[in-house]
Amino acid sequence: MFLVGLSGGIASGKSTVVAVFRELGCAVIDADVIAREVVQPHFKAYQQIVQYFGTEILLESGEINREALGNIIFSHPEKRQLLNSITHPEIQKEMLKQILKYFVLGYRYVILDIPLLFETNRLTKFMKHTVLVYCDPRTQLARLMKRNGLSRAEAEARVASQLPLDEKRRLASHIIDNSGDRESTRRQVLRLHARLEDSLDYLWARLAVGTAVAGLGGLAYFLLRLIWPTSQLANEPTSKPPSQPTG
Ligand SMILES: CC(C)(COP(=O)(O)OP(=O)(O)OC[C@H]1O[C@@H](n2cnc3c(N)ncnc32)[C@H](O)[C@@H]1O)[C@@H](O)C(=O)NCCC(=O)NCCS
Ligand SMILES: Nc1ncnc2c1ncn2[C@@H]1O[C@H](COP(=O)(O)OP(=O)(O)OP(=O)(O)O)[C@@H](O)[C@H]1O
Repeated sequence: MFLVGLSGGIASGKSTVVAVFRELGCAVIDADVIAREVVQPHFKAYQQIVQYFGTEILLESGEINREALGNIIFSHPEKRQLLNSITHPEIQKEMLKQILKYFVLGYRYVILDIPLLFETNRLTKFMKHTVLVYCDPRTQLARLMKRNGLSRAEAEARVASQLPLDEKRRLASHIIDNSGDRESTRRQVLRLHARLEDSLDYLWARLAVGTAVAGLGGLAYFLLRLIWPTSQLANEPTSKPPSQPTG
């Protein structure tokens, strides 16, 4: 199995693209969904967020008020860093668990939808391919304002909290341009999926795991042979059996 890191900018169309991959039966791990789970009240990250940001960012139900927290972190870079340092380790742990699950299930590749993939660039080294969901800056701003009901200034602050899409373009191995209509995006996803399906990259991981398992098995057998005599390993009695009465 190999990993495909998918990223983009805020409202550039990651969810739209991922929906097509899901329709095709692909395994997808969504960092935004996990980010919502790890800040539920009984999780460690929740306690830390309340400790640092105060109870003003809570709804009456006790859950985090995402709009209020978003307003704070998108206009204060140091508070954004703080929130990232609380949530990212928890998000990454959960992603790892899901990767293992898909590996055991035998998927050829898994798509990791990570909005800050290129910002947190140490993650890219684990990806066999990286996909950027691009959208021209004017369309991105218009879609963000419309979807989230934001003013131009608020939307610009959110876009500015991430690396510019033109910079991310240079870092990605594949680009899906979502500036046009949904049909054009869909066609690009179908083409990319066909390329990933045809790729033999997944064989390397299977070969590596197979070799590791065989190597560990061989080592375990060698150690057992050292500890126990061969006769015990073969389940043979080591002492002489009592002689049978004759006559
Ligand atoms: C700030 C929060 C509460 C806003 O919640 P909200 O429901 O309004 O937005 P949602 O989670 O759906 O995120 C929408 C988009 O905002 C952008 N975004 C989210 N967090 C960040 C961040 N820390 N820095 C830059 N962009 C971000 C991403 O493009 C993301 O796709 C939430 O995004 C959050 O908890 N962020 C910190 C965790 C994180 O980094 N998530 C991104 C995935 S790793
Ligand atoms: N090709 C398209 N044509 C018209 N509208 C689109 C297109 N692609 C996406 N949209 C709309 O733009 C908005 C952003 O798209 P989407 O939610 O897929 O982006 P995203 O990158 O997942 O956003 P975020 O990560 O910020 O949640 C949505 O309201 C979506 O319906």
